[in-house]
Amino acid sequence: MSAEIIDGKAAAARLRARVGEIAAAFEAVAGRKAGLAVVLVGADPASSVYVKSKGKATVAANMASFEHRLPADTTEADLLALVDALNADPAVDGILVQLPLPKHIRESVVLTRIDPDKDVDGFHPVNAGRLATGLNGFVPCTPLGCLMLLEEQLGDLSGLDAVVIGRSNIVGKPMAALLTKASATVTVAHSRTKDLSSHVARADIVVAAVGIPHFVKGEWIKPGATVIDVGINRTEDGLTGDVDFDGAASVAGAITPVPGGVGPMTIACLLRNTIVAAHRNAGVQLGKDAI
Ligand SMILES: Nc1nc(=O)c2c([nH]1)NC[C@@H]1CN(c3ccc(C(=O)N[C@@H](CCC(=O)O)C(=O)O)cc3)C=[N+]21
Repeated sequence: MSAEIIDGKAAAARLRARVGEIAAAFEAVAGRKAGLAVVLVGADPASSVYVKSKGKATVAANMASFEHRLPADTTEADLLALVDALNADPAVDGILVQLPLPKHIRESVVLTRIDPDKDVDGFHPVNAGRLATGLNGFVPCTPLGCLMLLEEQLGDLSGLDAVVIGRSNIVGKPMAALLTKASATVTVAHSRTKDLSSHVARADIVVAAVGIPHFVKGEWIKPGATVIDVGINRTEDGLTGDVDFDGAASVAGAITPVPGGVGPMTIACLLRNTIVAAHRNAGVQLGKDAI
C-alpha cells in the first residue's frame, strides 16, 4: 500500500470545532442559538442512527437541535404542514428531511416545500439552480465535504482531470458543478458510460458515487491520483465503499477510507451550512472566508 489515507474523521472534527466557535459568537450577537430541525418519517434503523448523531453533533457545536420523529404512515399533507411550520419558525435556521421517505410521500413535493434559505441539505431546485449559475446558496453536504477534502489534499484544483462516477442530484451533479467551479476538467460518468476504465485512467481526481461495493477497480486508477469514495454500502463484511480499497490504495496518491472518510464530513458540512443559514436569516455578517 502506498497511498496516503485521507483522514475524513479528523478533518470533520476540525470543521465541527470551527463551526462551534462561530456558533458561540453568533449566539452572543444574535441573542439566540442557531437552530437545525431534522425530520425523520418512519423508523428505519440506519436513518435513526444518522438522525441521532446529527442531533448530538448539532448540540456539541453550540447550536439548537429540533428533532421531529413521525410515524411511517404520516400523510404527505401532514409532513407538508410540519415543513410549513418549520419554515415559519424563527428559531429554525436549517431544515433537513431525512431521505428516503416512505413510498406514499413524494420526495420532490416535500423538498420543494422547504424554504430555500433554510434548505441546508441544498436539495431544493432553487439551490441546485444557484449552484449551477454561480449564485450564493446551499451546496449539498456530501459533495461540499468531498471538495473540502480535495482542496486540503491538493490545494488548487485548476486544470486537473476529474472523473465523477454517478449523476445523482445529491452527489454526482453538484460534485461536477463544484469541480467545474474550481476549474478542474470534469467528466461525469455513469451506468451507460462506455469504457469507464479509460476515463478513470486519465483522472487526477476520481469521485466514486455509484452505490455499488468495490465497483471501481484498483487497476483503473492512474498512479498518484486522489480517490474520493462516497459509497456507503452495508455488506456482510460491514460498511464498504464503491472503490476496491486495497487495489486502489496500492496505486493512488491518496484515498478516503470507508468508514472515516466522506461520511463524517457530510455531517460537519450540514453544521457548516446551518451556521451560514443562521447568519443570513438573522442578518448577522459572516466573514467571506470565515468557513
Ligand atoms: N436529507 C438527507 N440528508 C442527508 O445528508 C442524508 C439523508 N437525507 N439520508 C441518508 C444519507 C446518508 N448520510 C450519511 C451521513 C453520514 C454518514 C457517516 O458519518 N458515516 C460514517 C459511518 C457511520 C456508520 O457506521 O454507519 C463514516 O462513513 O465514517 C453516512 C451517511 C446522510 N444522508
